[in-house]
Amino acid sequence: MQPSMYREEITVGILALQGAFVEHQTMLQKLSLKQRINIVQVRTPEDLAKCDALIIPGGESTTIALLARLAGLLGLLRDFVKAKPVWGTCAGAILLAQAVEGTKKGGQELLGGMSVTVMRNGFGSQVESFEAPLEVDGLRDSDRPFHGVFIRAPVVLSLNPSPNDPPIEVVSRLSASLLPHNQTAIPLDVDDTDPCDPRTIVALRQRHHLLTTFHPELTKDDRFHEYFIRQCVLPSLS
Ligand SMILES: NC(=O)CC[C@H](N)C(=O)O
Repeated sequence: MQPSMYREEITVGILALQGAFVEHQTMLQKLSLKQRINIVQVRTPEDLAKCDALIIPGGESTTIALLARLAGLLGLLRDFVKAKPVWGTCAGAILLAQAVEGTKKGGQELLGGMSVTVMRNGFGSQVESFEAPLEVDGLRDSDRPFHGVFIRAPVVLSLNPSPNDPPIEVVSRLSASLLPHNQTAIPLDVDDTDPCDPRTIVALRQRHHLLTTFHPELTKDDRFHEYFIRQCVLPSLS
């Protein structure tokens, strides 16, 4: 394979079984990068085989897992995660986690790939969905906060990399100090001044995998999509 700097085209798949996949596609189409981005809506093993990288959208993680099994994709997605960059947003983030809490009896099928434990709906139910400005390390124009949209979002409970796992980089945390004056608290009973509390983490990267508990595709800001391509996808192609 050619080194990334010589790749003129990259093919990014978006798992298109359920959830906000069209919004991710719209965002990728807006990016202006040197490389041309081919976008594939992934519904079959043949679709997945074309992809250099994959985005798993928000939606309902249990439904996405069930539909992936029915489509004969579950095992192939697990293999894909072991080999290529994947970004999970919200429900997609849950699927990328190694372990999940807060599922009903019988549990939930995951893809794994990131050494984290998350709690489904950890911020509460639909009515407790919220928006918050975020400081994000490594984004273009990073002085400008990113608008985080949290819809029945998962909470990161712990980071559990074993010694042989790639290190985890925290990309963004919730911070009450960034909230507008009329929104006094983040809807989570944590001390956001404790820099080590994993429950304030809302974006993290582990080698070429990216996890965001919020929805960058529901904004007009393409900086996270650019971040995924630049920080996760292009380095994996070299
Ligand atoms: N906005 C979302 O993706 C919500 C995720 C949903 N709570 C789940 O468990 O899958």
